[in-house]
Amino acid sequence: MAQRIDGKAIAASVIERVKQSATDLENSTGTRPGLAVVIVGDDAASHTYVTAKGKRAKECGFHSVQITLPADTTQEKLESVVAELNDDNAIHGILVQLPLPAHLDEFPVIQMIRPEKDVDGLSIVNAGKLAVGDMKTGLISCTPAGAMILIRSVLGDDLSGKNAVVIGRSNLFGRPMGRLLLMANATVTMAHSRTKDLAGVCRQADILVAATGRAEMVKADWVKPGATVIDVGITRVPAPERGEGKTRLLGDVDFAACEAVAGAITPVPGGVGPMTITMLMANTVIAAYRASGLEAPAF
Ligand SMILES: Nc1nc2c(c(=O)[nH]1)N[C@@H](CN(C=O)c1ccc(C(=O)N[C@@H](CCC(=O)O)C(=O)O)cc1)CN2
Repeated sequence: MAQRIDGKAIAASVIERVKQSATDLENSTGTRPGLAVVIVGDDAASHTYVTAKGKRAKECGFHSVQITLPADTTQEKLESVVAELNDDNAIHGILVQLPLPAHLDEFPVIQMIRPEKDVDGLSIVNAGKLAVGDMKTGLISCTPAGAMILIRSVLGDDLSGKNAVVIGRSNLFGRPMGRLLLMANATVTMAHSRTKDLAGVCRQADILVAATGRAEMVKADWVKPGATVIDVGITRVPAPERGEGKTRLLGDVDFAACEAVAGAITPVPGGVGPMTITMLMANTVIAAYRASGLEAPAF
């Protein structure tokens, strides 16, 4: 049976280091890390995540701001909110919760966030810095940064000689994940919906990272015995067995089947998910250190 990678416990230990770094910064410079989260519209899941981000930021001792805009907000209004936050010296990190309502174009909004405040690591500048391996001045997208910490907790820092397969090529996850694995010396294959013989490609992986958005797509015969399996999926499905109207979360990996084959595996919930908000806190503290002219801590 595979080792279950406990994302909650690992996230808790990173949060302790974030708290300590925030305290040290405030004691030495008087600067409190400031995080602003902008949410547009009424999507229930997005509101849950944004509330959790605000709560976590306060626990870490940050100055925390939430800006909630109505679903019919114009592109111009959203961009003017980001422009104001760019100029606010008390704010070191700006995040626009995704997805945005369909009438809004996320691309220009993300690009106008100052790169040094782009704690989601989604701007072209930060994606480019990661692409060329600049870890000193860039900010890395939170979910892949968190997934990398989970992988390191099992396999260590150097992934030389390991084959890694990432399924999914989104800017939010797949692409930065591939770059992080490459920087750790893994041999990386980026797989996606057009990949031929996806199951066969996955079976070559010592590290299999699934971000397909399709519940339980990865089956036991896709997994190389002993592989480290990282599940980034979260699909909410009805769970009438838990009571009327109840739901449960499924990952992109058929956990029950794959657990018997893998060497280590993340559960859903409680695997990669808790690392996302944790790494947002880490990026905010990093941004605040850099804004104060100090070398940022590593997480
Ligand atoms: N601007 C951004 N938008 C979105 C991001 C992001 O990183 N930046 N990621 C996701 C949503 N997300 C944070 O925003 C997020 C998703 C999941 C979790 C999490 O803790 N999941 C738990 C389960 C939680 C539950 O019960 O629903 C887990 O997997 O254990 C945190 C944050 C899309 N948008």
